[in-house]
Amino acid sequence: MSRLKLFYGAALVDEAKLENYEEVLSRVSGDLLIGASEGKDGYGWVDLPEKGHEQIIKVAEALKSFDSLIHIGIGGSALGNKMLFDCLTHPFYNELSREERKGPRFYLLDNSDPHLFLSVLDMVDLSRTGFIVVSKSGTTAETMANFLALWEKLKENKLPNLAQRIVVITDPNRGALRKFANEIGCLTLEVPQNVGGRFSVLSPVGLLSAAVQGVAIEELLHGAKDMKKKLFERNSIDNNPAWILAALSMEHCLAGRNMLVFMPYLSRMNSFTEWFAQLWAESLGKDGKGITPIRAIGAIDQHSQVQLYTSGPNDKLFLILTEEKSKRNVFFPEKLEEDSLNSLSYLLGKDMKSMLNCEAQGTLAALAKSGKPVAWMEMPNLDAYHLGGLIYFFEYLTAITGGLMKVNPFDQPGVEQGKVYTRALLGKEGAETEKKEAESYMRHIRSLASVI
Ligand SMILES: O=P(O)(O)OC[C@H]1O[C@](O)(CO)[C@@H](O)[C@@H]1O
Repeated sequence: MSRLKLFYGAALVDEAKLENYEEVLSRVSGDLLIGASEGKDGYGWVDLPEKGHEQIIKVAEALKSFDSLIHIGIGGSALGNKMLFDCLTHPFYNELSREERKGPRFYLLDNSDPHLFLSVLDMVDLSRTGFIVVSKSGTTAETMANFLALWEKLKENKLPNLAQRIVVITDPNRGALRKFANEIGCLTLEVPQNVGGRFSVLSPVGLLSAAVQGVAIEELLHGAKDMKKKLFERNSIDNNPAWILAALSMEHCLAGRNMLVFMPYLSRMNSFTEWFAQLWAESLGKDGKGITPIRAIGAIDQHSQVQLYTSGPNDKLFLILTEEKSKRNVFFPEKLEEDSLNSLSYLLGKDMKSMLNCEAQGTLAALAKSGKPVAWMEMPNLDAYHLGGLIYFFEYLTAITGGLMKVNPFDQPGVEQGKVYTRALLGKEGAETEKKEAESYMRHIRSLASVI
């Protein structure tokens, strides 16, 4: 069973205040199930753990024989892929031998940056490379730009059977990518229509590249399914940690702490914090409201940001996450022969995992001592099963926090505006008014200058 523990004794909120949220949380949580059963836009992620993954496994098999795999996407069409890759494969995966790796080398084109594009091309033999192109809308400029440039390269290289090298994941009915896939007859998978990009990691969007890398995607889904069951069954603030965290976030936000520092003590979770940042920011930041996600990794940021966190303004809520047991651990010697190292005797007989968890406790204690609110989470270990549970937990937490904040957690009008301006500036037909508007803002910013 997926098990996550939340401790909130140092979160500096009156328990009675948290209980006030129970009624609305119960309604908001129930609405998620109703929305999903009615197929409402944005609610489809709720049922993703129960969707079959056989088709994904089949398509993954077709990609496994390539030497390299390039995944093209951005935002929700790439951050989850990076997160699964970093959490569940070897940190130096691409450098392992083919026998040690379970799939092709993996490269991500998640920005329209020519340096990144050309550097990835430097690393692969195009004739032995497979491609996954993901865009729910099939219109995102960055993704389409990478795709277009790559497609041209493939044609330039006169490679045979182009359609067999590429898999498209997009909306079932709309967008340029769907039309393109139909035209060339390549393999496709669907982004379910009522699942938004940032909630799509447990759909083909996130699962295909993971399956190619040999990740046990059935375990991810199993963990998510078990977590889902518990989250929707536990209808009281006392026994549902997601409800507590949502209420804590809301209470601190109302008290002016509208920033959430999420600090896992695991290097492998760096990309998880990036994935979470999109989920939290894009879902909750609207109508003048929002809680800014701040990414931190322990113990690295202990030596970078914690000075600010303990001694700076009291304007943040902290969430520390630790893993109880690590599959791999390093043990320090019992005794030392070198007198010069005597000052390190506190490490003797210990192991690196307990040391890391002591560091997390040290940060908690320092924050608590300086009067900052901290919540503490523990997960058993970062394997596919528990990661699936954790992903579902944070998706659910985000959705119910949106409910508490009275915002729609499933749209992103602010991002759409930027996309519209970008396309207009690039000369899209019919977007002349938007082009003028964007240009006038640029003129305005350039009206005052300082150059060195
Ligand atoms: O999958 P698409 O449609 O290319 O969108 C990519 C990303 O762009 C956004 O719409 C805005 O950045 C995100 O919500 C989404 O994850």
